[in-house]
Amino acid sequence: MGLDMAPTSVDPHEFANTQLLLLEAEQEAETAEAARLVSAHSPTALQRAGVALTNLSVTSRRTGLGGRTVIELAPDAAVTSESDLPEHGIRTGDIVVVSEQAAGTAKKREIRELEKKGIKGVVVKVGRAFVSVAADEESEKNDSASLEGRVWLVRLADDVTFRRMKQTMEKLRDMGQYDYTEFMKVIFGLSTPSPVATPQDLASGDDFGEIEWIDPSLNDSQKDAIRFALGSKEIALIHGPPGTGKTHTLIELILQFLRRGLRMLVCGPSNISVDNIAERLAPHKVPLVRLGHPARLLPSVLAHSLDVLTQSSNAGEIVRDVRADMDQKQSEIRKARNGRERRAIYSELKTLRKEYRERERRCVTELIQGCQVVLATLHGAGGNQLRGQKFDVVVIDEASQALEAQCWVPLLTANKAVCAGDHLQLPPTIKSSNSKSTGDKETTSAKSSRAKRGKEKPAPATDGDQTVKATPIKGLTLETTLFDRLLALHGPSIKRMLNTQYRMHESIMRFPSDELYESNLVAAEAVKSRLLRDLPYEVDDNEDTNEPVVFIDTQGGDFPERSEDGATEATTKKSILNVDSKSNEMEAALVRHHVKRLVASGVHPEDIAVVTPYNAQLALLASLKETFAGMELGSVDGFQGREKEAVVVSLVRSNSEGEVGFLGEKRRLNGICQPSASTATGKSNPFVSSKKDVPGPECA
Ligand SMILES: Nc1ncnc2c1ncn2[C@@H]1O[C@H](COP(=O)(O)OP(=O)(O)OP(=O)(O)O)[C@@H](O)[C@H]1O
Repeated sequence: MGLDMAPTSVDPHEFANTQLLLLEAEQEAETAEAARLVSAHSPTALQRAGVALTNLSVTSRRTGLGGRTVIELAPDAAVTSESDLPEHGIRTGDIVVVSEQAAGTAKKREIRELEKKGIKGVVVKVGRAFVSVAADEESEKNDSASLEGRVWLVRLADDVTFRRMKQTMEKLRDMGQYDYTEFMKVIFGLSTPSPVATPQDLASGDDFGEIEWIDPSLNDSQKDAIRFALGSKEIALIHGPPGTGKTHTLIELILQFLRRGLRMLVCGPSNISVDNIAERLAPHKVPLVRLGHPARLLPSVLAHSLDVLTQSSNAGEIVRDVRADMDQKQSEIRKARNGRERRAIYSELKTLRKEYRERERRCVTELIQGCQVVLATLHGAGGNQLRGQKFDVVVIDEASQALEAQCWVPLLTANKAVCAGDHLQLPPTIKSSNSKSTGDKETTSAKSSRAKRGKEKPAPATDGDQTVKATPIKGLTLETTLFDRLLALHGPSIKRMLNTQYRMHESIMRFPSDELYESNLVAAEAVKSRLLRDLPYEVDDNEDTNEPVVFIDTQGGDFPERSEDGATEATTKKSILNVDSKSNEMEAALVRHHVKRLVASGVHPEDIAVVTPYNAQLALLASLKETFAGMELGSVDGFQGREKEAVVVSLVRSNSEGEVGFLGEKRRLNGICQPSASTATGKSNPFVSSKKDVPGPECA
């Protein structure tokens, strides 16, 4: 776990400064990685790797949401007769740069050059034959009409999240001690949490009164967690191991808060985590609004998105008029006869865009003000739309999957927070090695960029007028999540654990329960003895379907692991070109064989997932998806939190030294175990016992 600091209080100013240093180093590492990739490979190679699209041309320009210019790109008819795009990995929501494609696709480019000249933006739509990009405000100054000929598009590192985290940490750093709220003092250990209102308090007409459950099927641990979260004054942690109904519990909690007239900001680290809640709240007819780029939202949540609500409101009508004018101007750009005419149109567009934004802002503020539940990603909560908005409670789902600096984006204005998560599953991926542990070391790069910023305010007084020197907090790393830190600071009394899991056969659950949850997990009746042969469709009863877990031991030298490029083990995301990863060909053959047997026994391919910790192994197994349409293939880190009836795990590692590398991390093994894992292949490792003695199938 990323926490080796003493469980003592933390000075908020020092905390913010440490986070700034760590974030700086992390962002540098991410940007360098993206830049390295672009400068080391030709556009064609990048396209093959799924991170670029070449030979495109601009087919239209229009005004999109937020008054931004949206350009549509399609295969360039002058170069290719294909009307469809080639296979690619560009997705809606990706940050990309579109730039002129000079002759010679084999030539490597410098990313800085591309960003300077091209149009940077967000992919808003991807079709079979086109991709649309909404230009960033900053890029609007670059003349998109100059992208006349052949263009290409390349994916960039996402810097919005970093910007929001850094802004938040700068705000925290610049606060004086008199600005600290009681909530902040508790979170930093400068005060202890206030006593939690007991059920007796609640029943005696105090704050909440007797709880009338909206969902009567909640189990005791879920009810207990809700009572605790309602009664806590500053902070409540809900610890939800895999499949224990963490989100289920949060839905009831949000509804209970609503009954008490409280206004909430509900956040999660990813769009999917937020949409998951929005989707499950919507049937309760809750007045909710989901912030965020519509291109990144689930279709089922779109109706609640701020953009859609804005357009359907009365105020939205006036906004639409201005937009029509802007579209008109956009279409005139192409017809402009010379640069002077074009510049004149751009200048008119600029004025219209300003008016559009002003009207849209008013409309948005009114709409948000009228909603009791506002949902956004953690970094989305740092957008302008929430400026000046007040909430009674901030609820964060999957808090242990987020960097603490990210949680502070909504928390900075909170008076009370409820965080749900599981600190015993994998934390977010960190790329910079120094961000994992700073101690009192400071990197040269972080130092120099700090010097460049050169405008750090003097530290606020903490004791009389004595100032605090900005030294990084020893032991505080980016991997130290808010969950970890709060538990170390205040102990288990600030959390409640959900103990009944609705996902796995009892035998599968045994390993994570004993190794990570002090044997406290219980399997719900409905799943505790379910086997693949019990699936609600015809499945043969054989040794592959009547055992909850089959463990295939590959010891003996016939299944050697292989390092790609002879390099070291993959950290989770060095994925794109499969550099530095590991694979095991014989094991891949075994996996294929086993999937075939499962399907032959009647298990539907869409009920099967194959997961592996190594990207190179994923590549080896890719053909499985073609053979068995509907079967899922994923990395352990990517699959965490999902569920399937049958999961085949390919552990890959097999060497005479007994090295298991990053599989030695218990939380990663927890990720492997949590789906209804049915088969693991690989050499025995310390956490999974050998041959066929482990657990079995699964739940709905
Ligand atoms: N009290 C309950 N009674 C019956 N089923 C429940 C109960 N609570 C949760 N479940 C079921 O358990 C499953 C997991 O619930 P949910 O998705 O809320 O879990 P989670 O803990 O958020 O999952 P994850 O591990 O993905 O974080 C769902 O199918 C849900 O319907």
